[in-house]
Amino acid sequence: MHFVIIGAGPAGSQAATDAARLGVEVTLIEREVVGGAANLWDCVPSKTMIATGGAMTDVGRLEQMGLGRLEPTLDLPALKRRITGIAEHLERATTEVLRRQGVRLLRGTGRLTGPRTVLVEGPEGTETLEADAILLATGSRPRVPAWAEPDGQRVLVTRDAYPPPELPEHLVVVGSGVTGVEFVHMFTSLGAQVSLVVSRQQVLPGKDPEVAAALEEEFLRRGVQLLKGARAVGLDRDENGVTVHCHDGRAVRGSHVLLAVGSIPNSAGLGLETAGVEVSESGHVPINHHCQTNVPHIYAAGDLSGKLPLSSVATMQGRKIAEHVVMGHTAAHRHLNYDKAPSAIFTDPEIADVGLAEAEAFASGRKIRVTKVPFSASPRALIAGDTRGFVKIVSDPATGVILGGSIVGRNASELIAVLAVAVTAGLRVQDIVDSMPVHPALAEALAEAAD
Ligand SMILES: Cc1cc2nc3c(=O)[nH]c(=O)nc-3n(C[C@H](O)[C@H](O)[C@H](O)COP(=O)(O)OP(=O)(O)OC[C@H]3O[C@@H](n4cnc5c(N)ncnc54)[C@H](O)[C@@H]3O)c2cc1C
Ligand SMILES: NC(=O)c1ccc[n+]([C@@H]2O[C@H](COP(=O)([O-])OP(=O)(O)OC[C@H]3O[C@@H](n4cnc5c(N)ncnc54)[C@H](O)[C@@H]3O)[C@@H](O)[C@H]2O)c1
Repeated sequence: MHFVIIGAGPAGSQAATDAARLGVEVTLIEREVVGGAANLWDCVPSKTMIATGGAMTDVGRLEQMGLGRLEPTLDLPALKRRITGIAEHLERATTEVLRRQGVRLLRGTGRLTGPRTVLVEGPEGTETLEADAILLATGSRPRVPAWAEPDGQRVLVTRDAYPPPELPEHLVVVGSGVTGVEFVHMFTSLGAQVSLVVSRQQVLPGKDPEVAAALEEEFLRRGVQLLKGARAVGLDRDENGVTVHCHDGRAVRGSHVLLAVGSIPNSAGLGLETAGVEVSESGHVPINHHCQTNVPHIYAAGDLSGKLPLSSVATMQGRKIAEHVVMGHTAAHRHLNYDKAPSAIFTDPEIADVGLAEAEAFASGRKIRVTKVPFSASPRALIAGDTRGFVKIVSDPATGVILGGSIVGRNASELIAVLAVAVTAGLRVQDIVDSMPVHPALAEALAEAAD
């Protein structure tokens, strides 16, 4: 059995490693970076920049911790080296894992030339591979609207901004999804003035309104200008800056603009038509619950599959596909419930959620019990000098089973793991109370909310 995978991001690398470990011959094709372009050129660098901004914020809190003042200065070349160094380290680590499992890694661009053939064009020439099973895991790239021409200097897509050539004096961020709000946080904490073009009436459309309101309040406290209900439709660039024009005549001027208007799947040029693989209007490749496309031996995963675009989900899909390719129906079915995947937004305060949201339950008329505990009374939050935020748990009033929850505050991205386990395993609120969290720890607020 020969399993050919196009794209070595979280989805492709995990599928390759697991399938090879299960004894199959695997060839993995990657054109840019082993570990994934969206993952190592967006996800990880954005979190790295946020960590540096977080360190600057912590320095600003020194006096409150009983220490003298410090005035940190940003060293852009050092930050660049740190970001590149982390991505290179992770690329080497992933390559080494693949090598140890005996995966054949081919550098180049892959495309289907038929239902069971893949053509690879790379630095070493071209090669045609015959495959018994194929995984398409080509990821996505930043969407560039027709009215903008990124130049890597003043008009930036996310991948130009880790960090940009100079720290913007005033950054205009277009788009207030997860990426947009993380960039607002990143650049305000590094000292830039920021304006945010918000197409709806709240940042993070689709998220719990109370959570979005907490973030907006923090942005306003930092002096961020929010242009609500504004859709960017054009921009003018001159020597000194950029003006972004909105559909309702409003305009906002800054020294730089960052486009955070979503991603597009890498499906063009993949030869899908030659194999009869269906593709949606948005360019995603639809899959069933086994991650198979309409052609059963061709699978798709990660951002290309149009499911929840998260590295964690892509990795899980890769694992599931490897088992299905190698063991078919003999493997225990690994059910992937996208509604139960936790996610986090790395702003300050952090935001994390899992499972059923309060607003969602009310909209569907489902009876729920909601308990909320602020961190203001948490001894650990007081010790850390940061009492912002809260824990909210959504449970079934009849059984006490935990259906979901959200956390706003320090380390929310770590704390959510407790609720994620509860939601996945069908635990009850009493189970959290009985787990006796460490004292003093932020997790005590989880037990209190559950109590
Ligand atoms: C700004 C930003 C921040 C994010 N932050 C987070 C986060 O904090 N947490 C989280 O879980 N997710 C985050 N994500 C989402 C996450 O990065 C993606 O969901 C994840 O990387 C998708 O994995 P993938 O394997 O589908 O794609 P990718 O990681 O993009 O990997 C696909 C690979 O396929 C290669 N490829 C494409 N076409 C071909 C071809 N024809 N031949 C050969 N190779 C090809 C590409 O070069 C790429 O390396 C973030 C995304 C963005 C944009
Ligand atoms: N921390 C994380 O886990 C993390 C971070 C970043 C991205 N991601 C993943 O990437 C996915 C995509 O997030 P995203 O924020 O990049 O894209 P998105 O599509 O979720 O958000 C883009 C936003 O831009 C707005 N927009 C589009 N055109 C606009 C215009 N002309 N003017 C003003 N606003 C405009 C849209 O209305 C939307 O709200 C997320 O769902 C998430 O899965 C995850």
